[in-house]
Amino acid sequence: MAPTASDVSNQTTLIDDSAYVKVLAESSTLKSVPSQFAYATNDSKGSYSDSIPIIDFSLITCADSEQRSKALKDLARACEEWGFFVLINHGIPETVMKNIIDASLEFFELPEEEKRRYEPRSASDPIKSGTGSVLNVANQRIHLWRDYVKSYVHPEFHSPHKPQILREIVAEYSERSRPVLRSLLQAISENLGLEQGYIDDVLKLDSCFQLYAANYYPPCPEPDQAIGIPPHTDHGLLTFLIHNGVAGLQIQHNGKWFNTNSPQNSILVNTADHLEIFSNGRYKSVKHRAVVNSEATRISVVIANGPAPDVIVNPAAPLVERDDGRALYLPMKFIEYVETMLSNRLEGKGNLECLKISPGPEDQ
Ligand SMILES: O=C(O)CCC(=O)C(=O)O
Ligand SMILES: [Fe+2]
Repeated sequence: MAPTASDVSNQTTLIDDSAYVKVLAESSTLKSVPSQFAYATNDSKGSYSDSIPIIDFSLITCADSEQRSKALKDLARACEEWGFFVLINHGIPETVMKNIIDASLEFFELPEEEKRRYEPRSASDPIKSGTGSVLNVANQRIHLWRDYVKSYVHPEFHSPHKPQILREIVAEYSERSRPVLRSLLQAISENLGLEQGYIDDVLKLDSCFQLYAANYYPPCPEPDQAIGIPPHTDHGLLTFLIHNGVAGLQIQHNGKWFNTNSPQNSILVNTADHLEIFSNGRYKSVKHRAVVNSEATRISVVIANGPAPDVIVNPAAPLVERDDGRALYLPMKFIEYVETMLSNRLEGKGNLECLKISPGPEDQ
């Protein structure tokens, strides 16, 4: 639902616009959400479903063709019906996943002046940190209940200099996640009826773009009156998300919000905007959001995986041909898409909407 500016008359606390939410949440006097954060969600509890797909990565890459083809079918169904799945047996060591969560937490615990070195000045800054805000449909600025750090990690590697361990572990995690990404996209290529290496070749995955982002959501005194990240879709092909065991990610499915719970060591994967564009709309970029809670700090670590930065992404030619020559999305250079999205956070309407080609009168 659209955010509503709540009644400010009983929430008169105003805060410095650039204050870290961590600092604010740690002030013991805070009993309610300051008015800049007011974002009422009456459905923030979310529903549960035991049918959220679980995909076993080891079966996608296994030699047994029967098992593999069943795993590919499950993957196709997950992409078509949910745009979301829980990936297990992916081969990335548990210590690497734990260490990246811990090192990300260490970043947020650095002194403020260290974090402020990465305050965003331009969309193309390769390292950014801060807290965030969005414009709601009524053009009001809503502050988000989360601090973040983001950096471009592939094909060029950037990372905050401190803590030193963060640099090392982000490099390792992104390196280990690339073969997983490419194998999943080979399977997705086959599922779309394309050659196994089609997505890899056309979108130049040797130089695939990867962005590391860590989100820090401190406990919130009124979780229904604030939001960590409002509903949005991600740029790129597939997003990989892990967290510190505190729930908060919800995905939209058949018009309802579902909580995602995940077994330890799994990766939550969602289909993103450029898979929707490339598949000419066969796979949808799934809407998701991060809700907050009053009990525990939540940390999520995201790797957004896209094509090479300089690729102009179009719907795949063979799929357009199968759709009677009708491309449903306009082309756009991938890195331009990312940077307009990072600089222009509008609630509810993203770049993807702007690239959709509406059917001509003869098609209606
Ligand atoms: O923290 C989460 O669960 C969601 C993060 C997210 O959607 C994002 O960083 O794009
Ligand atoms: Fe996201």
